Amino acid sequence: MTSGTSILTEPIATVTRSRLALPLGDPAGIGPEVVLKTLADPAATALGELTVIGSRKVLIAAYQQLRDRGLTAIADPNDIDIIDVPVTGEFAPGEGNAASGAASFTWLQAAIAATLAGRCDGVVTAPIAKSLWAAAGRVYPGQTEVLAEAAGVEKFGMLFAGRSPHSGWMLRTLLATTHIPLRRVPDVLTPELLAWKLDLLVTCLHQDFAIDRPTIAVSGLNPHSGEGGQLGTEERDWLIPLLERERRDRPHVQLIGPVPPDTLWMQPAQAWYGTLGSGARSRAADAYLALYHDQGLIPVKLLAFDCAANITIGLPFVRTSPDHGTAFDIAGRGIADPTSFKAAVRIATELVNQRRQTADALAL
Ligand SMILES: NC(=O)c1ccc[n+]([C@@H]2O[C@H](COP(=O)([O-])OP(=O)(O)OC[C@H]3O[C@@H](n4cnc5c(N)ncnc54)[C@H](O)[C@@H]3O)[C@@H](O)[C@H]2O)c1
Ligand SMILES: N[C@H](C(=O)O)[C@H](O)COP(=O)(O)O
Repeated sequence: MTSGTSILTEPIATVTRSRLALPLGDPAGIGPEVVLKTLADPAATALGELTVIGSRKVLIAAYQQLRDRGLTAIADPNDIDIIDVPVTGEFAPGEGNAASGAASFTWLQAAIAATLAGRCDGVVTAPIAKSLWAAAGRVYPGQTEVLAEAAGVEKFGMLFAGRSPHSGWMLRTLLATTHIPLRRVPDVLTPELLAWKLDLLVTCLHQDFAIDRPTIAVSGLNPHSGEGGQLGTEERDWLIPLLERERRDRPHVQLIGPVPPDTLWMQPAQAWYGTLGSGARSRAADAYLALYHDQGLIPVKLLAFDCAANITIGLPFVRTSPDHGTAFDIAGRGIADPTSFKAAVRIATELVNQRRQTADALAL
């Protein structure tokens, strides 16, 4: 996407309208606002049948609050497609509670049910608050795990993808580990885990992005990737041997790494801003494998906070979400940026179309 064009109007190869379920997320967060702003954008509604999963009553209240603040570029809940799932509790913007957490969980479940029943091709989830799920007795690390459990899959991944408005280059970053305390990362990171995350990533690049001979850069864990064992031994003990095995087993994949974490993101940043020089080293990777949540998300959100989306890979259906959360600190003020949610809708549409093309090609 070149700068200046909308994130939604960049041409997609062939777009057949996708049918996407949009659960509202936590009603006290910015989910209702970014959904109403997205549904007011003709470039978004042109992408597919967008069905909100939530309470019409809650949405009307959010709409009225935003109108009272002078907002006009928001969809009227009476004019949109919605699967009305009434919930109990009163919700004030920015004041999430167990009731708002419970509501967001109920709406996610309804969106999954509609998708598993074949009514929708995929789900674009508005943000929830993990702590309020816990307050509501819903003990899951996040929406990803609920989706995977409902889909009956045990191997899934959190891939962040965003297309640069400066150069059109797409940053793709998979997290090997996600919502666990930092102190647990070295214990959870095993050769077995990394091998299947890598397998998911290669499959996703082929199936969802038509990249059959990908270049994947893998981050080290320790400073300077362990400096030969002097600054940590995970790279020497198992990560380097694992990558060497993977290179033998996957000749069609160029595996780079373990790259020192502090320098890994220089090339993607240059690719993002279109300042990569010419020459062999100037080709940024098709995907980056970060070993833990913030190792990957600090650069993703630094570069692409307003336009990246979170893709759950490994599911039998498409699921994306914006890269941001409930933003309770600004909820109800009408200043939430819907671009990441629009990017999530856009990327979900691209993935639905790509998977249809892949399925059609296999059926021939
Ligand atoms: N996709 C998701 O469901 C998701 C993602 C991240 C965090 N969360 C959850 O959201 C809650 C709050 O998390 P957080 O505060 O760490 O992150 P956050 O993304 O909600 O907010 C971080 C900062 O960015 C701002 N911000 C976020 N989205 C914005 C937008 N669209 N427009 C303008 N400003 C925006 C917020 O105002 C805040 O200052 C937590 O409970 C967390 O678990 C959910
Ligand atoms: N890790 C994501 C982020 O920080 O943006 C987000 O929390 C995803 O969580 P879900 O599994 O609830 O989508």
